[in-house]
Parts: sequence; C-alpha cells; structure tokens
Amino acid sequence: MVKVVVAGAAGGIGQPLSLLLKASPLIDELSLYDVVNTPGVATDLSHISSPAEVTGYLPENGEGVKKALKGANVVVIPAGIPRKPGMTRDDLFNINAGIVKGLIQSIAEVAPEAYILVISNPVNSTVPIAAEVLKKAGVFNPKKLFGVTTLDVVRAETFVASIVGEKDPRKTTIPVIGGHSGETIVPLFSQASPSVDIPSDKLDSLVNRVQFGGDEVVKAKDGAGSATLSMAYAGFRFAEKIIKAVKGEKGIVEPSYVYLPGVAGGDAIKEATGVDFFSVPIELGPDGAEKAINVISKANDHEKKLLEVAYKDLKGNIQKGIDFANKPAEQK
Ligand SMILES: NC(=O)C1=CN([C@@H]2O[C@H](COP(=O)(O)OP(=O)(O)OC[C@H]3O[C@@H](n4cnc5c(N)ncnc54)[C@H](O)[C@@H]3O)[C@@H](O)[C@H]2O)C=CC1
Ligand SMILES: O=C([O-])CC(=O)C(=O)O
Repeated sequence: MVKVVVAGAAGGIGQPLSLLLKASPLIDELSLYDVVNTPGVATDLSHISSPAEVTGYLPENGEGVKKALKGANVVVIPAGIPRKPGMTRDDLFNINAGIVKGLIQSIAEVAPEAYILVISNPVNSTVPIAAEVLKKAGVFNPKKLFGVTTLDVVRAETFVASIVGEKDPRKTTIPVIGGHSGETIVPLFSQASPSVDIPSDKLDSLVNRVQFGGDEVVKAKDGAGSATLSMAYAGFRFAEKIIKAVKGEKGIVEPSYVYLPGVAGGDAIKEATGVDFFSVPIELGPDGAEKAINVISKANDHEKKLLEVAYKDLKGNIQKGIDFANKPAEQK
C-alpha cells in the first residue's frame, strides 16, 4: 500500500502533480489537501481509470489536514505563494514559512514516518524550518526529509541537450548541487555522464540559465505565477524515485537538498561546504536517503568559485529558517 498526500493540491503545481501521481500505477491512495477546491480536483481525478483511490480534504477547522495525512507514506508539499516579476524566492519567506511550519506540525503529529518532499519556496529556508519543527516534535528522520531541487536538474539536462545537440535530454545525467535559488544553484557540467563538450564561450550563459531558469518562467508568465508544469514533472520524477527505492529498486540517485549530518557521507560534505543543508546527489534506498555522494571534491576550479558564492548565500538562508522555527509564537 502506498499512500501519497499532496498539500497544496489545488494550486498551479498541485493540480498537474496530482494528475501525474494519479496516473502512476505505483500509487494506491492519493490524498489531496488544500485550503480551497480539493473536493472538485479530487472528484475530477477520481474518474481516471488508474488504481489510485483519490480523496480531497479542506481544512475543516484543523481536522481536514489530519484526515488527509493519516497513514501517509509520502507527503509532497507545493503549498504557498509563488513569485511575481521582480521578486526573489526569499520574498516569499514571510508567508510560506508559516504555511510550511503548520503543515509540518501536522505531519509530525499524524504521519511522523512519512517521506516529506518540500517544494514550497524558498526551499533553502523552508527545509531547515521543517527539520527544526520535526526535531522539536522528536520525530526528525533526516533520511526522510527532502527539499525538491529536481527542476534544476531537469533544466540543466534540457539546456545542455540544446547546446550539444542531444535529442533526448534525459540521456545525460548532470549533478546540480547547492541550494534552490539563483547563485546557490551550481551545475557541475564537468561531471556530466556521458561527458559533454560545452564550448567555453557558451559556459557562462549556460550556468546562468540554469541558476536563473525560474526567473525566465516568472518573466514569461508576466504576473501569472512561476513554473508549475515543469515543476509538476520534476516533483513527480522525484516522488516516483522515492517510491521505487522504498519498494526495493536499486541504483536510484537524484540530487536533493538534505540535512547533511543525518545522511551517510554527509559529514565530509558538511566539512567542505560549512553548511548543514545542501543539495547533492543522493543514493536512495528502502529507508530513504542512504548516502550523500561527494561530488564537490571533484569540482573543477570554475565550479569551485561558483560553490564559494553558494555557501555564503546558503548560510544566511538556512539560519533564517532556523531562527523562524525557533521564535516564540508572539514574535512572528
Ligand atoms: N522547488 C521548486 O523547484 C519550485 C517551487 N515552487 C514553489 O511552489 C509553491 C507553489 O507554487 P504554485 O503551485 O505555482 O502556487 P499556487 O498559488 O498556484 O498554489 C499554491 C496552493 O497552495 C495552497 N495553500 C496555501 N496555503 C495552504 C495551506 N496552509 N495548506 C495547504 N494548501 C495551502 C493554495 O490554496 C494554492 O492552491 C511556491 O512557493 C513556489 O515558489 C515553484 C516552482 C519550483
Ligand atoms: O522561480 C520560482 O520562483 C519558482 C522556482 O523555484 C523555479 O522555477 O525554479
């Protein structure tokens, strides 16, 4: 039995993500939670002839979220406001931090064993908030908490393919590490597999396009939000990998933003980066994050320079999340 919950299921990401999850034969139960519109989205999806049973929940004075989460194996969180042109992801903090904190408190209470996949921005800060809330509740398992950075990997694959002329972008694996905003996103093209030959005059703009791919979409949507469809694809790709690994499939690796000290191999990466939370390729297994793979030690000089900038920015983002989670309620 695999039960997946989407929190924020009626939104721009939530709906197409729920569609992809409903279409997956790996899922038996799909539970949709949002503050609006979930009965309609759930009824609509329930007519699709795939195995997953779909249910939808509204807040119902705090009871709805608990009903939605009960028995969850995987909880994906795309709840929260998206950017408009001119905003940074950090500008979303004031609203989204509280939303994520509340949802994680409910998960800690009702589904403490669940894998938690945080999409809500700013990921660099919302994942540390989630970790602090889970720690306080005494149920933090770092192998089961993931910041979803798959869209950065998907973008790197796509943009590289267009430069090197590969027809199927999925054939190239590129580690994209660090965080999930601007210069904290660091693609390691030198470790692409199979290797790629990027003309030196195109490298800087390629790195920039991966780092600021989100802005490209925000600008094109012109006030109507940020990436939703590509994010739904990326969120489903990551959720599916977790489910497959938990079911026993071997050799599954995907970068994700994790709490380094809680994952095997993470301590060495923490030492190199100076931060507790960082995205690196993670080997997934039946218990979640089995191993953090140290790709930093093999970064070339150009990438090392990019990484130094990422460490600095990430430190502030992480601390901001931790401080928020630990502030007494009346100061928020
Ligand atoms: N990690 C990543 O790579 C990406 C993250 N994002 C982030 O994902 C988030 C969602 O983006 P969109 O779906 O475009 O926004 P949206 O506004 O279309 O949808 C968000 C949904 O969350 C719901 N919501 C608000 N408070 C809630 C609560 N307490 N409990 C449950 N649901 C709640 C809203 O009712 C809405 O349906 C944003 O923060 C955005 O920045 C977006 C793209 C990529
Ligand atoms: O740019 C945004 O605000 C949404 C996002 O995280 C992305 O598309 O990578």
